Amino acid sequence: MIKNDFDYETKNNHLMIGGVDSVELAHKYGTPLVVYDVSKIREQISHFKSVFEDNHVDYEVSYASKAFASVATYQIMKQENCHIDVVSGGEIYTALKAGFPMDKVSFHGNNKSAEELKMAVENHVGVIMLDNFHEIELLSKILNDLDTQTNVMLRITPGISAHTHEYDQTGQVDSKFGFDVESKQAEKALEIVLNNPRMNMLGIHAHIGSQIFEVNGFVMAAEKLVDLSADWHQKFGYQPEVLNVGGGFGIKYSEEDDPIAPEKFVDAIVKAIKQRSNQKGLNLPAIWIEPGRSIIGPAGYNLYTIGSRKDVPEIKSYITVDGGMGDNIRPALYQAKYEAVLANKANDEPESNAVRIAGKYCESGDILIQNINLPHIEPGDVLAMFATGAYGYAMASNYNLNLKPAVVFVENGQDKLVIKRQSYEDLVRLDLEY
Ligand SMILES: Cc1ncc(COP(=O)(O)O)c(C=O)c1O
Ligand SMILES: N[C@@H](CCCC[NH3+])C(=O)O
Repeated sequence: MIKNDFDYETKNNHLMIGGVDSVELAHKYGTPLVVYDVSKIREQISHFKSVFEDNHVDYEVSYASKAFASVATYQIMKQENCHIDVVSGGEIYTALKAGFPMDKVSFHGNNKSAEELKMAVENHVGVIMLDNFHEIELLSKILNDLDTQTNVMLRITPGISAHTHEYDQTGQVDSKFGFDVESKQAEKALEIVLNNPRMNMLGIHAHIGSQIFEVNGFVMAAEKLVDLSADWHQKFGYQPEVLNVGGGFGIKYSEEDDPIAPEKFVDAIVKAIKQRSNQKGLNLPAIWIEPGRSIIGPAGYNLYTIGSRKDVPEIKSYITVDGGMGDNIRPALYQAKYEAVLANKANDEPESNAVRIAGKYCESGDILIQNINLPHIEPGDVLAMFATGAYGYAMASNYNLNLKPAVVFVENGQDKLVIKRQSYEDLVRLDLEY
């Protein structure tokens, strides 16, 4: 029986994830627990790839690993023959540990340190996404010192304000990311790069933001990239081999969200680039996308055990779980909404009174779900939140010195622990006596 907008399977009144009983997972590994249904990750990647193949264009699907980076995630991306986007030395290190091929890595960031750039160059990352003039200088020095070369792309801000949470907008002129096109910063950066024989200018990149539902912004940004290519072709005889249109395709978190399938955004982008390149008489470039959330988000579930309850007479009932803002900061940070079920009572009828799901952290703002109708709740019940796979564990913290949860991958009815739960010993491992 389906009680919310997520299609989910049940067996013996329990929520099933990837053919595995979620209540058994909660008992086996403890809670809070993050569970990924790996088949969903693979399916989404394959949907993206089909769009490019149906449109007969060269492409790469580059997973934006900030959404959830781990050795196991990078290994899946390797199996799926994807590229990855990394944004720190830590993500490069983890990808190396996973045996991920470095030539399929794009290195992003608006303040990459000299150490990080050196690490990227020494490990032969596929392309460095240049974001600002300071970084061009740093990279140029590192390439001279190491007497080597690298591929680069310029990240530009196309001047497009996406309709999403302010913290998730990145393509507008007033942004900390990338080179501005209007004021000719991007053009100046291009000239510097073209005059540097150690930098191979592979293409242009734009990412307008995250959790976007409208196709228009993406199409406009894509057209802007082609227009810029035409301009640069005319002025400098330079034509990008690659246009990287970023990620940002919105997913469903709650009944308020009604996004189109992520691959439909890509289809619109690809068609826009084909048409505009044709109009401008340009060769069709390879098209790269960098989705994070849409690949990993819907595949993730957070499982919690229900503990205390506080009924505020005639106001509301607070039901508290054994996790909260430390494993999912999104509700507190962006007022993000989620849906959930009681995993051990998955087919039971919901009660008429809505409850509020609170976390265990010492913050009044630590509320995971403001209002939800659940079946009769008892301590020990398991709550499963949907679509928690992106920017959940990835933004986890040890606030209140709570432990970061374990992460389990399930596929074909099998479960596998891929990140251990932290231990108390882990919490003090870096501490020193005073
Ligand atoms: C440069 C870049 N590429 C890709 C992404 C991935 O975005 P999303 O997870 O919304 O697909 C981000 C994050 O917003 C980003 O900053
Ligand atoms: N962390 C944000 C998205 C930021 C995307 C990275 N540029 C979220 O959870 O929605």
